[in-house]
Amino acid sequence: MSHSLQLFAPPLPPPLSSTRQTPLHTTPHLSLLPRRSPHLQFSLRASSDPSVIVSDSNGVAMSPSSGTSDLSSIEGDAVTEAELRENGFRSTRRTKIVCTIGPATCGFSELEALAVGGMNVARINMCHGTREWHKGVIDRVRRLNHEKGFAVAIMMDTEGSEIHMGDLGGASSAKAEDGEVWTFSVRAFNSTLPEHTINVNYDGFAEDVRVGDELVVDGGMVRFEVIEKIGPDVKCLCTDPGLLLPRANLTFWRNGSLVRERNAMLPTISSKDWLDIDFGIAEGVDFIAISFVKSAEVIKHLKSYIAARSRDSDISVIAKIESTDSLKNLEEIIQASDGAMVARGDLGAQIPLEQVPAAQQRIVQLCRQMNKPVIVASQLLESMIEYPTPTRAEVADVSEAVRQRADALMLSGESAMGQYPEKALTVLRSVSLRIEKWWREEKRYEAMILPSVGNSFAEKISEEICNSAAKMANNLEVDALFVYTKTGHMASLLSRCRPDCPIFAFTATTSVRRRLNLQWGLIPFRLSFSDDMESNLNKTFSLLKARNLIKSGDLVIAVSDMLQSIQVMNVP
Ligand SMILES: Nc1ncnc2c1ncn2[C@@H]1O[C@H](COP(=O)(O)OP(=O)(O)OP(=O)(O)O)[C@@H](O)[C@H]1O
Ligand SMILES: CC(=O)C(=O)O
Ligand SMILES: [K+]
Ligand SMILES: [Mg+2]
Repeated sequence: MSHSLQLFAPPLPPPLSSTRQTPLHTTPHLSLLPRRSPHLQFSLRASSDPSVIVSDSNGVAMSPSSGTSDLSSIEGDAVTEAELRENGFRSTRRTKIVCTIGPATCGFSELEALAVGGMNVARINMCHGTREWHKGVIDRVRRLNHEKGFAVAIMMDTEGSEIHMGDLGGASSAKAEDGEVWTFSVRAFNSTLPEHTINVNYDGFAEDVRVGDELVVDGGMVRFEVIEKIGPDVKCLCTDPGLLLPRANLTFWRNGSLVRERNAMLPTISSKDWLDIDFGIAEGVDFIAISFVKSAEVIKHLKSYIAARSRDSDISVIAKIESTDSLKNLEEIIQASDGAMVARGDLGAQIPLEQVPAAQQRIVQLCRQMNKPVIVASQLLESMIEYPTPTRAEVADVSEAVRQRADALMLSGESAMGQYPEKALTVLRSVSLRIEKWWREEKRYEAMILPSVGNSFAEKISEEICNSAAKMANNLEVDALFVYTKTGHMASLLSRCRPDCPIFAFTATTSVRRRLNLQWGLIPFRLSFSDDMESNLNKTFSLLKARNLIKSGDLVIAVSDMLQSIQVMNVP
């Protein structure tokens, strides 16, 4: 059975043979459609359709009739496929998971355990470790994808030029006790650090601080008061004891306000960051996340740099919202970016903590309205760095981010250096699944007005098609939405609607497929397809049926960016 709603360019197609097809005739200036055969009704052919081009695992096109490779010519994610087979469409996880990779998880088997546990994106933080170390991680993730059928994407996060402490002379931490006097210095120490001494990376530090300022480590983990300045050394009295970690972030406060002197003029992208970005481009990472973004300009600058450097310019730029400036310029920053991260760690050091939840909600909503993926990050399961179970409050925090329907949740220290990375991942996965199911079943999601984001008329039509298809999918309770998309844009438009059913996104390029992995509800597959939707659908059905991912009778709605149509059909 196939029902099809099509927006056709004039001249109108001849009547279709199937009475169940009802082309929607639209205004004559609608000329989006390359004129195609109007035969869209459905029939599954036994033989493979030669108009569908498939490719081998290296992306080399080959004939679909070349033996059994045909049935393996669709590439999906091994973990999602297993989930689909086990639980059916409806209960696949919609919220994506980003894991920061550090010493606890950088080995091949640890990375594999995270991939099996549902990691969609691996994040490497250039604040820590060497480029060689990060290259090792990238190579292992790529090998994992290649050998084991995962589609884990890689996100590189820049250091940015915030003020932070040095390396603690190799120690993993240092304890600052109440009443102790510590020296914060911009001096370069050749040998070991003197006792109770901390290096600061910002040359202007000793000049900018004043006696009486409050020095806050990592957003409040430890606090000091500046008591004396001696040349490059700043003597500070510990007022709130705690653990100092290597390269911890530093802010200083005067009369209750964050001090923004020359440090506010630090470049968002430092010279070291540019080298890291070159490294990321050369390694072909999927996302570059920019720390401490202040304005849209820097994002535009980086995007044009990437476009000039990388052949396909297919690296997405994620703006990290973690400063007062980024909140001030939020809309234009998100508009310029390919996605955003609510980086609550540093954000909570720059605005009062009680303002962080409202900021999170605003950023998540705005991103969805502007059709940009959004990640909620930091301290989601902080206690699991040390303990095998989360606190109830942490579970409530994760639930809230899922309820807000953020695209993705992120683990930081929990997966980078914690004792229970896999357990933390399991908590994110199971809480996401449970909350998604609960809210879906109770239909508790508040509707969101989705403003038009398209610039051209053709883009606006794509948007309307996706909005309508998602609505139909909910009303008809279909099993899955299918989208055939070259750039991934149409898939993201469907994801933005947060429909009740999962979205199978078919795309021809491996990099687009990996990037779609960050977006809510998308199950990306790599499949080379033609402009002929009928043969695409035939092909997809037979490939997915052969892999037990769908079965006859499942109800599916399909859209594509080649053909402006919505088709409703049962899998034959
Ligand atoms: N590549 C790494 N090598 C060593 N330790 C790491 C690495 N990546 C992360 N870590 C550890 O995990 C912790 C949490 O990681 P996370 O990426 O959140 O860093 P962060 O220092 O808090 O900075 P950011 O604000 O950029 O997130 C770090 O403080 C560090 O101790
Ligand atoms: C993730 C990050 O950079 C932060 O929370 O500060
Ligand atoms: K960073
Ligand atoms: Mg940060």
